[in-house]
Amino acid sequence: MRLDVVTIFPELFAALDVSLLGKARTSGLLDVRVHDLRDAAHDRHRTVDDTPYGGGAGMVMKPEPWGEMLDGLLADGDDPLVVFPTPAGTPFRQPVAKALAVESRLIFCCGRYEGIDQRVVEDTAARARVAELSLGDFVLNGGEVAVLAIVEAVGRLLPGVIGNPESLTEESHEDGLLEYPSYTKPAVWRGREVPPVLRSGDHGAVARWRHEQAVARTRRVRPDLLPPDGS
Ligand SMILES: Nc1ncccc1[N+](=O)[O-]
Repeated sequence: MRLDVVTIFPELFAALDVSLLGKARTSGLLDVRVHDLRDAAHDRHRTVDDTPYGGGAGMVMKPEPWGEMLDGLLADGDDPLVVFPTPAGTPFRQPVAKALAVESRLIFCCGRYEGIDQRVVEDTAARARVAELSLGDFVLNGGEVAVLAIVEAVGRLLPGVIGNPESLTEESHEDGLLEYPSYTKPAVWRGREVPPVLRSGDHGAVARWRHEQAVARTRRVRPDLLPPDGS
């Protein structure tokens, strides 16, 4: 998968060089290219934002640098999905991560919280598939941290990135439930014993216990995830 990231803070994406995603890059599973938006801002100060029409606080990102940058990125003739992280977007959840993981190319456009001139989204949507995605109802100063989260959530789903694909199936939100509690050695720690069923060797009993724990945790922490009949 090819990932293009457009940002005014390219140094923030050095984080993608470490851990699993770093290995995915060196093994060629992920081709990550970070582009500095200021390379498409040609005035003396490489200006990328300006005051908002209609007044108000903060700055809005100018359309021209984005237009030039995206013209270049979209010229390759393939069919990338262009992602704009924004608090005003569709909630980014595990099903969306899975959908993005089957794309051959993603282009991430990191804007400031005050936003990118809306005409950039419209101009891009006229020639490419666009997704405006939100990580949640909170406010970041820009899209970069959101893109790091999305890239990690998507990248780890790519075949070969995670050592044991089994571990992808036993996770929170994978089966619509929060994941069951996990334990490892020692069997007793500060007087707290690992639930005996987990040391029984009875795989059926372990599976039942884990499902019961997942349903109980979901009911306690995220009842909104449970189907109406609470099964
Ligand atoms: N929450 C956000 N705040 C600013 C930019 C992007 C955001 N998001 O969730 O994708």
